[in-house]
Amino acid sequence: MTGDYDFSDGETFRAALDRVETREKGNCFEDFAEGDELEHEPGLTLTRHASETWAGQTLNHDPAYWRPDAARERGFDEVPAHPDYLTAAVMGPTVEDLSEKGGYFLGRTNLRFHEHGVPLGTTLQVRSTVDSTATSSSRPDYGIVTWQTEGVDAETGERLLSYERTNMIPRRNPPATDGGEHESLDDVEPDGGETMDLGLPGTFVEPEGEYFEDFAAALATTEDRHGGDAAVAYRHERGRTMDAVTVSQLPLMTLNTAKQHHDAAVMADSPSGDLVAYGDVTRSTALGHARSDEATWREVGFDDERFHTFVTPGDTVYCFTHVRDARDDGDRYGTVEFEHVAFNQDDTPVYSGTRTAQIQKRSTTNAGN
Ligand SMILES: CC(C)(COP(=O)(O)OP(=O)(O)OC[C@H]1O[C@@H](n2cnc3c(N)ncnc32)[C@H](O)[C@@H]1OP(=O)(O)O)[C@@H](O)C(=O)NCCC(=O)NCCSC(=O)C[C@H](O)C(=O)O
Repeated sequence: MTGDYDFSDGETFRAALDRVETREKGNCFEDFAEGDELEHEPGLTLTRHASETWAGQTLNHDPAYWRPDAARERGFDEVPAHPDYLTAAVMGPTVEDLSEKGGYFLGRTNLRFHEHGVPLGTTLQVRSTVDSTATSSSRPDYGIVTWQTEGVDAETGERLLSYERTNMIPRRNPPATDGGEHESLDDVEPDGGETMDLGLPGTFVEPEGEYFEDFAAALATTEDRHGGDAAVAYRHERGRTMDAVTVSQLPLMTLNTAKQHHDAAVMADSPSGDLVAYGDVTRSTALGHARSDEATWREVGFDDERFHTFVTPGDTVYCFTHVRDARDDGDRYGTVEFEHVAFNQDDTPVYSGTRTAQIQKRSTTNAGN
């Protein structure tokens, strides 16, 4: 006879819960082997609602991503998906297969937009290849896995976005350790920040405006007036405090099921002690602050992205920008290479990465008339 149990009785229920197996989600480090190819089944259709919610909540308030006239002015045939939403929409469907087990997103590089202006309504097909796997020498409970991921237009097969991502992934059977310093992430205090004043230049220069010419002129000043002992670097005023929308809603809207962002009970017993903001939300928020001080034309790509420490609900994300290079290579825009550092209310860096973007020229906009 089966079924004669009272699972609504607390004691009976807890005893049963202790004995049943958990039907697990996600993969452990041992499940990945170099060269494995994974097709991320769900795919995702880019929606106006999600794109606007992502852009609105991360302070990426660029009307080219919601107003048809502003989109046309930017050279798009129709309103496209916001590039940060597109990035998260390519990563979201990978999470169940790659990182749902609770692996921390360590970094990403070689992120490239192959098509500019991906229309809303496009259905993405997403696939990854395991690039490398290694056990972590400092944390034996974890492995480090790098994947190559690409998002393509499911209808045309056109490649839209690709990148290389690295996560720390829990091992199913960690070796017995000698109780060393970093046995598990649980032993680690969040990074307290670094002293960043060593080797700094004598002067920091700020661009006078938001156009390509302003960035190029500021870089020229570092040579002409300061003999090279200067850098173009500044902080942006805006901040954004992480709340339920940014921490949980935005990742879930892109199918990102990593428990760090929505399972507070599990996370209470983790190194952060709390939910953790999705890396792409932290980064996009900082980029929103940076873009509010520039006349962005298009995004080209990102490299050397690193997530240094956790961002938890209540933390505020700010941004610091260092301008590294400016090339006059277009009629309406020039290409600028930025280094952005997202930091929290304690001035601790939480993300850093380089970004290549096309920045509008004053001479070809109304502002120049
Ligand atoms: C995770 C951390 C606590 C690690 O701290 P720390 O020990 O200080 O870091 P290390 O720099 O020593 O790195 C540990 C090992 O990892 C390797 N590593 C680090 N970065 C890379 C990289 N980009 N590429 C390759 N390998 C990398 C180091 O070489 C070390 O290796 P080993 O010596 O063999 O052990 C800390 O970094 C931290 O707290 N980071 C923040 C993480 C975070 O908050 N990420 C964003 C939120 S989580 C998320 O978004 C999940 C997402 O949804 C998803 O699904 O991926």
